[in-house]
Amino acid sequence: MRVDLGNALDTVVSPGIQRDALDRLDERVADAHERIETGRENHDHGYESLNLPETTDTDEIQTAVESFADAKTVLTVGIGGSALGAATLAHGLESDVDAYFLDNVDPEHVSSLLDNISLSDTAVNVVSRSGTTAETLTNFLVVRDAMESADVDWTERTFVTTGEEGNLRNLANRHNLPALDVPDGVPGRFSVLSTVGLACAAIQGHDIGAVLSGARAEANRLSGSLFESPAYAYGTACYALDERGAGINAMMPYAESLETFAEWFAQLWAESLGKDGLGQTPVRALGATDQHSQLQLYRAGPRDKMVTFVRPTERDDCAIPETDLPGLEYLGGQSLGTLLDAEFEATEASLAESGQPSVRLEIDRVDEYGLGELLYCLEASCILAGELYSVETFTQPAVEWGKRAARGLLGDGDFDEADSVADKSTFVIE
Ligand SMILES: O=P(O)(O)OC[C@H]1O[C@H](O)[C@H](O)[C@@H](O)[C@@H]1O
Repeated sequence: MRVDLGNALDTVVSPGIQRDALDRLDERVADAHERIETGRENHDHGYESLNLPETTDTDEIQTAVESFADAKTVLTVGIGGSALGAATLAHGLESDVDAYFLDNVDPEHVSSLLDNISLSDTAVNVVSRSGTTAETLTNFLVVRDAMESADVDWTERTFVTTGEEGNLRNLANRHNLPALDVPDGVPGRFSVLSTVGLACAAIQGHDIGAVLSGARAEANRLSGSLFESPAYAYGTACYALDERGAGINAMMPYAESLETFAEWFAQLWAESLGKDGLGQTPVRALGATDQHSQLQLYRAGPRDKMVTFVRPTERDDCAIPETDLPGLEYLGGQSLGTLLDAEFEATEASLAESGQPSVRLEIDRVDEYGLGELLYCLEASCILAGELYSVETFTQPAVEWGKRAARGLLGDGDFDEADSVADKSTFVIE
């Protein structure tokens, strides 16, 4: 995988990074790399995520899902880091087995999904590291009830992925459900390369070993210099651009299949780096679609953002038929891929021409290997950026504040956070 920083340099854009600033930052990258490597060696919380390409046992995952070989659908019940990684792989790769995700408790959505899938042909994966997340457990109760109503033995169609303890682990033990462990030291948003992200892919028939091979290739490129490591180059560029005023990072893949990847990135970046008044705001965009909406702002709006382009250099293509329709002759005989590439090059150039920074990430293809590279690269970029910001990359106290407030409101104990809801000020206009 390749990272091109050409359109992030101050000779091209503003804000931009001076070439010698990168040299200075490289000394900090060397120190950060050492801390990261020490964290990996000691299996410290969070840093352990970067060991997953070596530690994840694909046989264990295949064994846990083997009784679902007949599934026509896989339904993942989880939220945040317990759903987005699996969803990124499912939406990135084609399969005959449909994948759905219940990662919200919108009653209309939940009911409509359950009404429209054949539960007797579905494998249900309930995923929660803590085993206590209210949205996940309530959704599971609703799914279980729907299975019972449809005369489906839910214990035959359900497996869980969870930590050593918690409600979900108890449920698995009580009903003898197949259970996969969430590895220690791996926060949800860094867990795509573990049991959490790969079980759904395994049921869909994807080559999860190839995902890990791609990740391993990126792991092998981590070094004490950003000039030798695409992951560190990207993490450093984001940090440096943010320091210079690009506080927004618009993730814009040029592949429909990577739309969910941008969602995964948003969680990774926001939850890991948004601390102590620091952190870039991740925004989701999709090329070429959002060229026709957000691009106006990206080119002509405030100089407070960078765009991250992700482009596969190879893809299956689709020919554009020859046409004699006046004005459209130039398109006939080309291909949709050629058009998409031209749109990409044009957008990248349009930002550079107006002085707005961007970074280009390239993988060869959106396949198992390419996704493994991309996901690992961005996790390592994020961890490196966290070191440069000096924030606690692997905690999420602000998210937990909201979780406690909600539990208090729902009567699951006394939580001070719930009192703040009553203190809310209002200024309503009708
Ligand atoms: O896996 P769970 O324990 O159910 O947690 C699911 C999600 O919950 C919280 O919102 C955390 O901030 C996320 O990082 C986590 O991925």
